[in-house]
Amino acid sequence: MAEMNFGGVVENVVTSKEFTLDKAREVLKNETIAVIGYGIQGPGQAGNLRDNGFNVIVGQREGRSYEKAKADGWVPGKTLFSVEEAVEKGTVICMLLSDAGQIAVWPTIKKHLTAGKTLYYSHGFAINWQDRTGVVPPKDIDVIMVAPKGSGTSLRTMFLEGRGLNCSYAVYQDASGKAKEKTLAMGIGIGSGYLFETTFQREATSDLTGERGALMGAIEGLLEAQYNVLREHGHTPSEAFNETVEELTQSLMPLFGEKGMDWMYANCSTTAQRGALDWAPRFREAITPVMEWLYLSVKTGEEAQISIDSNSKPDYREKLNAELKAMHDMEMWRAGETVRKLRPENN
Ligand SMILES: NC(=O)c1ccc[n+]([C@@H]2O[C@H](COP(=O)([O-])OP(=O)(O)OC[C@H]3O[C@@H](n4cnc5c(N)ncnc54)[C@H](O)[C@@H]3O)[C@@H](O)[C@H]2O)c1
Ligand SMILES: CC(C)(O)[C@@H](O)C(=O)O
Ligand SMILES: [Mg+2]
Ligand SMILES: [Mg+2]
Repeated sequence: MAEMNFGGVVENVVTSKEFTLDKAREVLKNETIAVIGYGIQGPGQAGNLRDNGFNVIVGQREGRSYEKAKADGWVPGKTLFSVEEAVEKGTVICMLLSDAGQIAVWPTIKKHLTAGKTLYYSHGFAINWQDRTGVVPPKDIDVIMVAPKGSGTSLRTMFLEGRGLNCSYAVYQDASGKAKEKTLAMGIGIGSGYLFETTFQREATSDLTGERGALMGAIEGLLEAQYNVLREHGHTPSEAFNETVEELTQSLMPLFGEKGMDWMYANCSTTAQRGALDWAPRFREAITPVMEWLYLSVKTGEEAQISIDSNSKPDYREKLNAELKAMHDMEMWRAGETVRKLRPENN
């Protein structure tokens, strides 16, 4: 544990300096880690654990994801199994099915959660809203979480680049008395940057807020709004897209990702600084009521229910893909395809 000052608030964090990879391997040396679900987090976490020398198997139903697991070197009958077989063989069961899928499969999973096993999550959803998911683990197992704060795709690419994605961690149930060290060992094993403590409830509510808000939903809404206004006032798709997205991702976000928002501002003109400083609070005032509305909808469980109802339908994937295709086909994002092709590195 290291104490760090986060804007005046001291928090305890864990990195591989405090909790080494060797220590993580020692803690989990007698475990068979079963990664259940090979969608987005599954490949990232299973690949990083395997590369870090842990004993890992994968459980995935037949289909596209199963074929991807085979292509990634998981061997049917040796390291790749059906969901039920992998849960039976595993001692640390990593629930990396979709959140809705976890509900459907829970009766099968629960059968094999025998005393002494560990149930591991990467999102607090199933446990936090167990009144809606029906996921109530047996009392004689550990229930833990390491939640990557980013895509499983990034978890893997960053690991291969020698970097790490930050993760939160929590212990919901500690039947063994060793749940926390197993949690930290898993966090280091999947290639975390630094680990910060949370609870299943805090992670579930902040995560649903973030992905509906600043990380995905709100950013899409903001970018569309600006692009549309520019186009309605006669600006070309090229100018509207460059002024809304391309400059943001290629120039300005890397600056504020590197050294903070003031650094990005300081690297823009004084004209831009004056205007942005004047308009930021106006946008904040306009958006805060929507953010409050969002948080309430998450906290009451309404957002979780919407996700459960829609993503439990047999055609959930087709419906989501149809909406993503509609996004892809928007003029704004079609313009983006052409802009990306024109990047010097793509020619
Ligand atoms: N996507 C991310 O990068 C990300 C980031 C942080 C946390 N998480 C959490 O990690 C967990 C896994 O997320 P994901 O995005 O990798 O999942 P996903 O939506 O990609 O689904 C993973 C797998 O679950 C399987 N599945 C879905 N429904 C099923 C069902 N009814 N029966 C059997 N299998 C079923 C699918 O075949 C798929 O391969 C979730 O709890 C999620 O909230 C995901
Ligand atoms: C990658 C995200 C958005 O952080 C994750 O929470 C998810 O649900 O995919
Ligand atoms: Mg998230
Ligand atoms: Mg999420």
